[in-house]
Amino acid sequence: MPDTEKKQRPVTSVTDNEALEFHAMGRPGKLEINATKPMATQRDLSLAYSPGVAVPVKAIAADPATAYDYTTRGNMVAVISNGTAILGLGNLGALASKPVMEGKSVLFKRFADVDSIDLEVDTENVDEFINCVRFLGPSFGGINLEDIKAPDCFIIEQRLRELMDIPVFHDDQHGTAIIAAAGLINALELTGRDLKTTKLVCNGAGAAAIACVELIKAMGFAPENITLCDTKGVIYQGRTEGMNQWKSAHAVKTKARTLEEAMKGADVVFGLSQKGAFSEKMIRSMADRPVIFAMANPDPEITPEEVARIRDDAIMATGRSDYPNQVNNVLGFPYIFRGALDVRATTINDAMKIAAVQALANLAREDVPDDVVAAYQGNRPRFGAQYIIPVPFDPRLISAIPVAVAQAAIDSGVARKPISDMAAYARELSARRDPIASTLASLYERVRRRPKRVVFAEAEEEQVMRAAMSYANQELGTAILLGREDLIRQTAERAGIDLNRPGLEIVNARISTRVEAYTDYLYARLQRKGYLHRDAQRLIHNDRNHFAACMVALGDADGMVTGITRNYSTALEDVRRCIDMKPGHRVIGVSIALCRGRTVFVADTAVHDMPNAEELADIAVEAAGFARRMGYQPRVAMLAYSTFGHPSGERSERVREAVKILDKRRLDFEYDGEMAADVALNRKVMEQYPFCRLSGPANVLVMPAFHSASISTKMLQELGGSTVIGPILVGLDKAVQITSMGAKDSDIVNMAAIAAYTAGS
Ligand SMILES: NC(=O)C1=CN([C@@H]2O[C@H](COP(=O)(O)OP(=O)(O)OC[C@H]3O[C@@H](n4cnc5c(N)ncnc54)[C@H](OP(=O)(O)O)[C@@H]3O)[C@@H](O)[C@H]2O)C=CC1
Ligand SMILES: CC(=O)C(=O)O
Ligand SMILES: [Mg+2]
Repeated sequence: MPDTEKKQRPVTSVTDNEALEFHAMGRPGKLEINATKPMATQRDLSLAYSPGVAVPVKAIAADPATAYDYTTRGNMVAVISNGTAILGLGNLGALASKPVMEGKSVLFKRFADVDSIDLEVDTENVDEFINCVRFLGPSFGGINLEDIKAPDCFIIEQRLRELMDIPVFHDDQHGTAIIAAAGLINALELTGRDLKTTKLVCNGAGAAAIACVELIKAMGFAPENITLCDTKGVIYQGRTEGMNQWKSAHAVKTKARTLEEAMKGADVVFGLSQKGAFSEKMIRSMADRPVIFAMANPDPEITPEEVARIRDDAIMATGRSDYPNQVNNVLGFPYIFRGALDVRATTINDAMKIAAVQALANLAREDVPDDVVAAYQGNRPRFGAQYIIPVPFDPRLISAIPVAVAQAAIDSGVARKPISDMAAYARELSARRDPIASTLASLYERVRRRPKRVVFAEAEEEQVMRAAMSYANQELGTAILLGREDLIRQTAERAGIDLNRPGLEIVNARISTRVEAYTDYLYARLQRKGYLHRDAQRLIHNDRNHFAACMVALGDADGMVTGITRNYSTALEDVRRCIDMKPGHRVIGVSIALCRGRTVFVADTAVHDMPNAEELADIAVEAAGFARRMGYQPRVAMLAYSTFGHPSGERSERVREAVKILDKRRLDFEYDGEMAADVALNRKVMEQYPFCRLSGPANVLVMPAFHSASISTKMLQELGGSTVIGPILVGLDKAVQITSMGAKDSDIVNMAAIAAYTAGS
């Protein structure tokens, strides 16, 4: 495969089954509502509901602006659709649009901490739709219209903007236009073109297309250089079929009648239409160094692979997250609303949109600072054909875009609550985002760049098989399925998995040619520990963990994942018989707990039952090193039930001793203790101890013993709604990860990716 084509291949793909299982697992759908106030006691109820609730009611009645102080309004956006243009899938109805709308809601939360709810309105009647939405104003700080077909969407948005005093923003129009315009500015710069003379064809003349064309004309694009096409072909002056006033406004004088004719010699083409609308012939006929934005979702008008087969001089972008250059409104709507909400803007006007375009375009040209390299596929992206627009996981977006939008709202007089200290606002915005998702994304990306062979030791189990397939699908490397071939094939059939796909390899321990080598290796390690040669042989023959660990030890695999069928400590013992500790290190388990936008590393959650002071100090060092490798500045709290000596007791003494041991080592990370968990995690409580050496709440928690580590992480998971990844084994000489028994396929693939990642470091 040519290099250019390889570069363009999607880096992840998911199967239909995976997508359905993802949506169905646990509580169906993608979001739920949580209370932000305690609801435990009679008093709580009296405050939250009657009689207490009457007080804010009266306050809001007297002064409506106080709704922003006493209700969710100021941070709450409605994502509203009638499902008449769901992505590029067409009119599939309000109910079918719900997964996309839930998706937009969670993206609001994930990327910009905007709370949002999806509302699917079951009517295609424009007036009914407008009437439904116009009365919802008091509930929300903003309205994000989504996937409503043209031309209805133009009328709906226009009327609602007039009727409502909060921002109404049709994302498919303006979100798309903002991102496409930012990408276009950069693509023109890279290909040495001038906005005023560039020739652009836009296929599609609906919501997204009309808005894109309007915005780039407002930015200086010559109207006569833009040719719009729809299902009937070119929109030329005088055309009558399939027209409306929005299309007519962009009709041009031209002899071209078909898309194919229009695209001859074009510099730029926008696809905002449907899968497969661009043929290879059309792409071949474009000017040198063409700019191709094939933005239809989920499948573009032409794929990057197809373009790469035809020519190697194109700048190519799609709407998908699995190719380079994702021109998708996800880069816009969360941040644009963030900025608009924070200044309580009455609308999102052109000045705010253009500010967002500039901020986005500039961000892609800036040097990427070290602390965000992690979000860019593990190495430093540089402004160029493969990088014309920031990636959605860029942690700078959250401060750059809302600041620009908020400033433009203030300058253009639509901000009801101007911000005076923009630098402080930018800092506050950065603090709203937790880096873990970008860290995990970058971890996956790094593995993709250096794919690894990971052995899945329990491949006869269905969820392991699914995880292995996902590992291969995501192009993380080769998944080696260890087990009896007949059983593996049966499991694969049951799970609907095609074992002939690239990236899957079956190894049957019983007939492997490596049995002898592994047996000799294991015997050499165990002969002075009471094992006979035949004991070693039996372990290799009969036990998958020993076989897999020997594969890794002797370099036949880069990493290993196990744990589904055997308890953690047994699996660890199996592995330790075959693999040593890294010299100078200690083997520990670190769990990553993701909890309400915060990430904490908890150690030791796997190995040391009741660590002594020396061991606790080592655990702190290992855990801090791991947190750093994951992109965090470690702040380590040595936890106990007491804080700085009170109340005293033997168990806390051990932790105090560990801190003294750490004091004697020359360490390059912050640590302190002993302290209770609330002191470690709550800035206000920590302030009661002004001598505490931590500069902020801890992000690495060293537990006094295994039981407290295990109990607290499991409680976080079960009661606190946290996602817990791990325990991740740290300190082994080879890359082995052990999942918990009964782990889900998604947990297993995370562990396999972590094994692959550590195999490379
Ligand atoms: N990457 C991104 O961020 C975004 C991408 N999009 C994508 O853009 C596309 C359009 O969405 P949207 O504008 O909301 O939908 P609309 O329904 O408003 O518009 C669709 C337009 O596409 C035209 N069209 C459909 N099929 C073809 C075809 N084969 N050739 C030429 N024109 C065609 C229609 O023509 P006619 O008028 O004749 O019916 C219509 O003008 C979708 O694929 C969507 O996923 C949308 C928003 C954001
Ligand atoms: C991305 C998006 O909003 C769409 O394709 O409709
Ligand atoms: Mg959309």
